[in-house]
Amino acid sequence: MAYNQEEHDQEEHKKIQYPLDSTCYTILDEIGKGVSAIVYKAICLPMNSSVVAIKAIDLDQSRADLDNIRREAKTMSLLSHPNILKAHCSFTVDHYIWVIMPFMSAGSLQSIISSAFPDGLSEPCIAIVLKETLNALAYLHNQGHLHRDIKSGNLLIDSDGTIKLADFGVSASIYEPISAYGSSYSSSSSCLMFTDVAGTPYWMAPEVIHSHTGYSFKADIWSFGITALELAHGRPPLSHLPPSKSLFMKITKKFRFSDYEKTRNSKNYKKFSKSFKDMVGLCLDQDPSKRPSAEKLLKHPFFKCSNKGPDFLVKHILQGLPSVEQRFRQSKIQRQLSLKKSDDENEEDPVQGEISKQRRISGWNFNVQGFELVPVFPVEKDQQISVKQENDDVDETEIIIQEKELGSDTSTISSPGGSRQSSEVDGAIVCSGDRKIHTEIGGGSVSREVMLASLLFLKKSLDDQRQNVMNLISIFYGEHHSVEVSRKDHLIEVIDKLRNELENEKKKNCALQLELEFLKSKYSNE
Ligand SMILES: Nc1ncnc2c1ncn2[C@@H]1O[C@H](COP(=O)(O)OP(=O)(O)OP(=O)(O)O)[C@@H](O)[C@H]1O
Repeated sequence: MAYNQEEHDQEEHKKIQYPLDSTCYTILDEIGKGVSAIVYKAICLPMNSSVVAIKAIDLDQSRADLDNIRREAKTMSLLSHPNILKAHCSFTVDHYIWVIMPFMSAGSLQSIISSAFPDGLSEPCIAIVLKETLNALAYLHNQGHLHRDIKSGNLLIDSDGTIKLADFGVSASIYEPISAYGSSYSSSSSCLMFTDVAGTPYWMAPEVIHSHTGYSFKADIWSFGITALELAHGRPPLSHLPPSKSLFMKITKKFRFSDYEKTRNSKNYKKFSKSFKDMVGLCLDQDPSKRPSAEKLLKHPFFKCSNKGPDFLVKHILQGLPSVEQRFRQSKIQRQLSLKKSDDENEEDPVQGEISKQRRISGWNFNVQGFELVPVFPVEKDQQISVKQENDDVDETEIIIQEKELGSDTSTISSPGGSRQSSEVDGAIVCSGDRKIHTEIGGGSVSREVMLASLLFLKKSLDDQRQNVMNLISIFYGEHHSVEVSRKDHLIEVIDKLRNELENEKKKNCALQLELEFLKSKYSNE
């Protein structure tokens, strides 16, 4: 049946207003956990106890950025499409924002894959899921919106096989005033471009990571391509590497479908149709202008040949699948078990724990769960991951990511067979206990883009930490009324202090940039 926007809008209009009062809802179960929110299954008592999902966003957590939450609520309220999850309403409850949403009884595709299809879905199922997602994306882009976080964790599926795109926390509109994003987008000759880093690393387009030229709708198409691979293989490409390294590879090397296939070990090797590979290849073009639009992609043979509908998903994915709440419980137990296991390993070897405390930090990992940078300690033994790449005009290019013995921490990407792609990265950000930051150069030229990407993430982490400290100070200060200085004055004092600290950090970053420039020119002259 063809989709009629007008009919859909009328239906939406008729919808009843859900109560804006938390006592009208009874929470039944926890069904998911995101970066800054917990998702519950609940019933709405005045609505004949109809089942809803409640996303409770903790405002006390630093990353629960109120602007993003407002943006998510606003975006959702303005959009209306059968493949986009629209919230019923949202309101504050203590220090939480509750977003009341339709309950999508099978949860996200990510939660389904991780619990029941670790090696990915079959191609006909992928085609249906992706086609529905593209419908949502085409609509979204036509309305002037970028989603900016397309991944299987944000694709929800209902008991009848309906797919809906959710989570507009980092979405952006080209029609909103510039102030809505700080100064994070700019106007180029052809279209509006965003320049802030948003999304989840493995799914991020290269131009989002090193965004001096900015990015636009085609960044969503890249993430869509990565999502296609995630659905096909059970995880996104490069997820065997720490996220920071996956970023490095993306900005220093071209990535193609064939590269990903070669990294798979033969046991899990899956064959895919030519049209699927071609479709993914188009989405993953390094040049955003060469990627097709969502509308154009819908006409690709991979989607044109697919005549199956949501019923097919019910039969091949949902039948026999444990409920979303059961799956969440299982994954929680698994997480606890693996945490306990790593604790036990540390207890067995107390010396080891002590050593890692004293070891210096060799770099940073971008933690997807915590959305923050975490320090990396140099590895004890040689660790080598090789990814073979096929090249059009050069025989073969080998990328080696190598972490050497303690004390000689380097990340090297070399290409012995290919001169065309021979950029070499050989540097690490080192952070010692006294928070001094300096660069270590291990005999190669430094890629400015790699350093810039690291610095951008480092800056984000510092901003988050600053927010954290401010929250903590206000919490603790609130409990000590005996102190004479007024709360307001104290906060002003703290803000000034933090502002100074931030200025200092900025200066350090500038000094670091200068040092890099100097070393870069020095080594390139040599
Ligand atoms: N409306 C809903 N109906 C049913 N399950 C849902 C709903 N919304 C979210 N979930 C479940 O809760 C999980 C967490 O959702 P949430 O949007 O908070 O985080 P996420 O998208 O997985 O992570 P991130 O915070 O990185 O965006 C989802 O993976 C999904 O299984």
